[in-house]
Amino acid sequence: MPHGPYPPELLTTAQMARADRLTIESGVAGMALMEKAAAAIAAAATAFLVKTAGRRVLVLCGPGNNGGDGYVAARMLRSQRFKVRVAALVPPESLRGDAREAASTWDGRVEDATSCDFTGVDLVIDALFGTGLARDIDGPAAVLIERLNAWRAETRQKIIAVDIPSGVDGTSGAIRGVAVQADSTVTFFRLKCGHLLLPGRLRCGAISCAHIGIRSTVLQQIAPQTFVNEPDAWGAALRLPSVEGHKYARGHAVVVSGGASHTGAARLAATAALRAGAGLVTLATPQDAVAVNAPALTSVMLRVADGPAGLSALLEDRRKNVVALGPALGVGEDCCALVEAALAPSPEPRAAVLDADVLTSFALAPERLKEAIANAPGPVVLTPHGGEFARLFHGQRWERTLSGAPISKLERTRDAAREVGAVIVFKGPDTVVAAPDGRASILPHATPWLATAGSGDVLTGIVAGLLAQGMEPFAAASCAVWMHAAAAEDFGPGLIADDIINHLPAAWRRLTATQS
Ligand SMILES: NC(=O)C1=CN([C@@H]2O[C@H](COP(=O)(O)OP(=O)(O)OC[C@H]3O[C@@H](n4cnc5c(N)ncnc54)[C@H](O)[C@@H]3O)[C@@H](O)[C@H]2O)[C@@H](O)CC1
Ligand SMILES: Nc1ncnc2c1ncn2[C@@H]1O[C@H](COP(=O)(O)OP(=O)(O)O)[C@@H](O)[C@H]1O
Ligand SMILES: [K+]
Repeated sequence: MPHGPYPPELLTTAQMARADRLTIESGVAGMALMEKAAAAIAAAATAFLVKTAGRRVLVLCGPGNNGGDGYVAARMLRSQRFKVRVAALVPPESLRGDAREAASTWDGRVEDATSCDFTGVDLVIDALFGTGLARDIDGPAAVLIERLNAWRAETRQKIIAVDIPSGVDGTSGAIRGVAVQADSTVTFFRLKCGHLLLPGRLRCGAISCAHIGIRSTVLQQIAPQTFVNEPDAWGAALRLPSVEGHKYARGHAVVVSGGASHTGAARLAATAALRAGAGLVTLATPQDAVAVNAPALTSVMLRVADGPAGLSALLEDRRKNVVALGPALGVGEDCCALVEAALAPSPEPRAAVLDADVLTSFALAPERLKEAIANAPGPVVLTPHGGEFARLFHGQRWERTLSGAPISKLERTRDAAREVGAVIVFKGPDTVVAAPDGRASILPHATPWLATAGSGDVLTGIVAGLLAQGMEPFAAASCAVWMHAAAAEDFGPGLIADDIINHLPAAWRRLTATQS
């Protein structure tokens, strides 16, 4: 699926409405914005129709300005001699404001959308609901959307969504009752969070973003805190090796190994930390696992560290500036005690990455983890998948506010980061990274081949490797998620965790190309 690069900021629907308002207050007519939005839709439709030699377009218009865009696009397409039908959810006379004015520019027939026929149509433009969707869709509009999706599935004809597929909540990505399955979506000014969060992203098809005359200076007032996880969002924080540098200038990461029969996960993390650019990486191993770990390591160093006392002694070397633990460490009190040793106060700053069994071990004592993080000698990054997140933060993935609005993965991650005082990487197809200060990023694309054993361990290592080089923690976590996905994309199908490590150099090449 094509993706980005997109403009860096992601907006909620309320922030987008404010961007429209600020622009209109500054003297730009709402109709001028709508004309440009409609022109972008008409251009996308024309490109599709020319490519497929299609002629017949059906524009479905809703009761607000999204419908307004639809009427204007219909007029533009008809002027290019396409055969255009318009079908509306409400009569044009009942529209208000810009939508009413837009509808008045269409002098053709307006059918009743709830009974319209899709036979013979080459392309449908979905202008039913956009960012003004305020509640679940039900009744005749829901039946229409279900009929539309069934028509698409049966005929394999295409749907272009205006701004966002109708029924997808632009802020949360939730489906409000029912939602259009689009093949492509043309949005305006900036993507909304719901374009990238699941399940919304899966309804959008290929997303493009059109400029419609809203100036980016309005963002100074809106101050968005959510970003597309692409190099534009964090590239400035990257630390590349310098000509006069040496390995200690790139940090020394420690990764803690599990016992003799559980060592592979930590080795994956340790090797990934090196590939991510840490100058040195030491695997801290219990005595009973030395014989397994030693023959399996080359560039990663090995030191014995038994239990919390052993780890504390190892970390007395102040050059060791990151510690990562969790992968295959074993769940229980021993694990909690190791974490407390790793996060114990120290005269020198030291960052930590906590993953997997660590997150499960603290599920019954989140306050204890919070306290250890509060006293830690540096930033802490937690990397839960959905199950670990739910256990540690006792949350369901989709909950609603009292008014019925869905609470998104984005908000849940942001709340958890604030609550626990750490950067949180909430993994999955739409990985969200959030910092305690409210900044957040959403990964726009990732191959599902990443869902393979050990993949998360590799991610933990990449985060550790970037932190070792002194990268700011929110940027390091976001960059790690991006590199992990970029390496996987470079490898392609058949991916296993080791391949992600081996393809990190390709991710670095892509990254340094974007930097120059
Ligand atoms: N001037 C502007 O503000 C611009 C707006 N634009 C377009 O306008 C859209 C936003 O317009 P609106 O704020 O009017 O919102 P929408 O057109 O998305 O929908 C709002 C209308 O739908 C109704 N509604 C909401 N949820 C419903 C549900 N579940 N079932 C039935 N009816 C429901 C509301 O009562 C309202 O009448 C954007 O998505 C974009 O397409 C663009 O033309 C750019 C300029
Ligand atoms: N469907 C998916 N599409 C893209 N990435 C995914 C998908 N499912 C999981 N991932 C990614 O794969 C990695 C899996 O991590 P994790 O669940 O910890 O696996 P493991 O414990 O086996 O290492 C995470 O980075 C996650 O974001
Ligand atoms: K729409």
